[in-house]
Amino acid sequence: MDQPIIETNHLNFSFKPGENILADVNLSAPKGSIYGFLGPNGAGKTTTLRLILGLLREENAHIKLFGNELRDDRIGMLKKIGSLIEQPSLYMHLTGRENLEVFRLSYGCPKERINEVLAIVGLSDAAGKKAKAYSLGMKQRLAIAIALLHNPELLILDEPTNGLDPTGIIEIRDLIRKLNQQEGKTILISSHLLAEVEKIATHVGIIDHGKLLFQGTLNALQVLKTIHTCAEVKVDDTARALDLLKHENAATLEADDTIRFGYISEMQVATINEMLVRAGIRVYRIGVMKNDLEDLFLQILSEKQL
Ligand SMILES: Nc1ncnc2c1ncn2[C@@H]1O[C@H](COP(=O)(O)OP(=O)(O)OP(=O)(O)O)[C@@H](O)[C@H]1O
Repeated sequence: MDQPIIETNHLNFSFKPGENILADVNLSAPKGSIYGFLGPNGAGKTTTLRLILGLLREENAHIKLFGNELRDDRIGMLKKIGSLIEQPSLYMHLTGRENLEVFRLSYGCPKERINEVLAIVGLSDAAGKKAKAYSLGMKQRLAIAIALLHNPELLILDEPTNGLDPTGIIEIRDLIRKLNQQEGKTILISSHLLAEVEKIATHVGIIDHGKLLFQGTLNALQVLKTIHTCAEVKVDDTARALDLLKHENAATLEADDTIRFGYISEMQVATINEMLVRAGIRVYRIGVMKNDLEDLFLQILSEKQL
């Protein structure tokens, strides 16, 4: 799985002079992976994806797809990529099948492929309905079916669950897994939701302000998260507890009388609990708090600066 299918080499980009939309981005998505490209709004995800797809040009960009420089054979490479960037462009007055037929003709794919992709995305039964009658999730699946028509090796999906209801999100998530596991597609999916990426990605890249802050396997990200959790403690004698714990990772007192710890390990949480109990301090509540994306960014940033 290690051979990268997408590789950007010190990718920089700006729309106007003096701006730094992307700075030194070395993205590497291995073959066979579901690469979750995670970052808040405006972080530079879509810009990166557009550069990878050659929809935006950058003279000095070194982008390798399938092991070769994009600029050497852009058309040849695009034939191996299916993409969904921003809103899907569907013909609402046509049925699902007719929409596929329009794109099939322009892609020059065999007719049988329409039934195949309808089955893959679970729209065989709804193929005769007009696209305007589809739910958002169905429209998104139809758009993915179009992206699959030419049987690409690589799928690039920009925020594919955006705006969907919970059922639609689950359907798209299941479809992405299926495409990866049963159809062998490498998939790059962008998202601003850490929880969403954690549910499906095998590899993760985190981007913020145009910089790739983290890149690695999902496991590596999860290890980082568990090593660095926040904890909160509520006790009967806050002053004594603070004194006892003053050497434990910058314990701070919050307005509601809870004691908060910075990034500590789960083992340290157990140790703190033991110390309090041994000192006869009653522990009303001790909890490990999950990192949200913003916390995680701050944490990764502060580690980079060490
Ligand atoms: N065509 C454009 N011209 C000028 N600036 C742009 C253009 N497109 C994007 N930007 C700017 O580039 C930055 C990165 O935008 P980008 O769309 O890549 O972010 P993103 O991570 O995909 O976020 P979102 O999910 O909000 O689209 C933002 O500051 C955005 O305002």
